[in-house]
Amino acid sequence: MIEMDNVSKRYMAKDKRGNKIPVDALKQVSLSLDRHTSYALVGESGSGKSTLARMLVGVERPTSGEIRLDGKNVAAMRPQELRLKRAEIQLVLQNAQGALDPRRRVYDSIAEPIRCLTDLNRFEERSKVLELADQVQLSAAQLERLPHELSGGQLKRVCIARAMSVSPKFIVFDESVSGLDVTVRKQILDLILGLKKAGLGAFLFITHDIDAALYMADNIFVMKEGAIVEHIENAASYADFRHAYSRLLIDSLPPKSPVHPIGKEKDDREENCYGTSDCRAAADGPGRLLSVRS
Ligand SMILES: Nc1ncnc2c1ncn2[C@@H]1O[C@H](COP(=O)(O)OP(=O)(O)OP(=O)(O)O)[C@@H](O)[C@H]1O
Repeated sequence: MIEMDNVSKRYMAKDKRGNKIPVDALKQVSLSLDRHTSYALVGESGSGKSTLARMLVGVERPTSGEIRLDGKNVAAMRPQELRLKRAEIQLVLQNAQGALDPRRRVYDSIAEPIRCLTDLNRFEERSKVLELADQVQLSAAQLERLPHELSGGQLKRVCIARAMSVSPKFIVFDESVSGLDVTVRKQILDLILGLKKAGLGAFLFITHDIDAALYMADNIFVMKEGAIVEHIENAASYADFRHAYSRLLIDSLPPKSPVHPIGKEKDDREENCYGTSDCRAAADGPGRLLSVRS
């Protein structure tokens, strides 16, 4: 169980004149995430989603409030205990290219957490990396390449394999499909859902895309200006969003664009569409297409 109790984060930024001004990126956020459930966090750009992700994985500390892992305050943990607990929560970042060392083979990027955080020998490490590559559908040849030799979707797969390499109990995906074209994005979302079915621990999927949130998780948090304004359990369609801000997000979804023509056969739609706002086939709302998930 991961708990945030009244967590706030204040950054000091500079205004145009160079004067320091406080930015309250998180405002008294309280939530609990159990390790068997999938969650999504949705909110506009600048609402504090990435800040929350960084707090959860321990990259940054809160200004006030408490973060507890399995009931224990992380601020009171000894370094060794914290290191082990932290390995249980992994972060997959938005910028896959930036998250990987450009001079390091993909194989080594995936193996690095294994080397740092486990006692596996080189033989066991190799078999683990190959198993992970198989799970995320990367070939043995792709493991030998450098990051710049892979596509955006393949790089995301590398980052997911790297996060899974230490068998975490919880993965935070921060805007992990942004910047991908619609087909590749759907493939990555389905990969994550497939991994979840196959035993990946729970995850928090962070996105500004309400349709992706609905597709990925039943438990959805909506964030506005650093605060969680709504938590929906068993979310199935737009109708489940009640808060005025959530309604505003839904009302401001872009008009449907023709990713594929209306009236295409169901099977085609299932392959290429996750019921997003950018798909005409989803014109009757994501609820219908959510059946694809189940
Ligand atoms: N290191 C920092 N120093 C100063 N301000 C920061 C820092 N990091 C984030 N902020 C500010 O905190 C607020 C929340 O930023 P954050 O990146 O968490 O939002 P976000 O919802 O993830 O946005 P996006 O969807 O665009 O990634 C923003 O106003 C941002 O400018």
